[in-house]
Amino acid sequence: MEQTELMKPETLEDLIKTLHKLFESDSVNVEEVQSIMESYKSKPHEWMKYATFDQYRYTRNLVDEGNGKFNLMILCWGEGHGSSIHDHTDSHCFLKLLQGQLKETLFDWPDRKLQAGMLQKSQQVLLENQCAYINDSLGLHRVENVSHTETAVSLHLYSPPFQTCRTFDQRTGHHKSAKMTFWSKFGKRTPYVNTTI
Ligand SMILES: N[C@@H](CS(=O)O)C(=O)O
Ligand SMILES: [Fe+2]
Repeated sequence: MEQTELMKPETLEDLIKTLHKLFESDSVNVEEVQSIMESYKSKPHEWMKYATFDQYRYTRNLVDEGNGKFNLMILCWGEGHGSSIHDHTDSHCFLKLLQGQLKETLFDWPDRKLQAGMLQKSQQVLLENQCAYINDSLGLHRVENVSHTETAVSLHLYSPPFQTCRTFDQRTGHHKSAKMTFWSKFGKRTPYVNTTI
């Protein structure tokens, strides 16, 4: 695949410009996007305005709509907050740590016929500035801020953008559809109720 010469983004704004270039074409070079996202060194003052927390659940805060090609958002995780086991609706999902740490647990898709519980297949702790990647062919995941004393902030890129996903019950493997909404958009609190997964 053709590789464009790209400079290390110094600011979040630079990173967004670079991402716009990378997603101009219809094919996504996963390694390239991952390494560009990793090379941006998080500077809290650049993303602070998007980082709003809720007491009960992690929040999703839209940063950029990527010309319709991707959604870039900042997720804010309070102490002990985590997501359900979920898929990514056939999109690419990049997840970069801006602050703190997150534990990512991978699961295989449950077997419809077996109707059994879901076993975790691997686990990793993501550290500040690291960028992980997942899509439905790699499996499902759950993401958690296991810290009782530190919050965590992560930058997520989804391409193409999606508004619903499936969440899974670990014990039964059953799934349901979940609508995903934004706690804020472009730094402004959205008026409707937050539903995270
Ligand atoms: N995919 C989840 C966050 S995470 O647990 O990867 C979401 O967009 O809300
Ligand atoms: Fe996810």
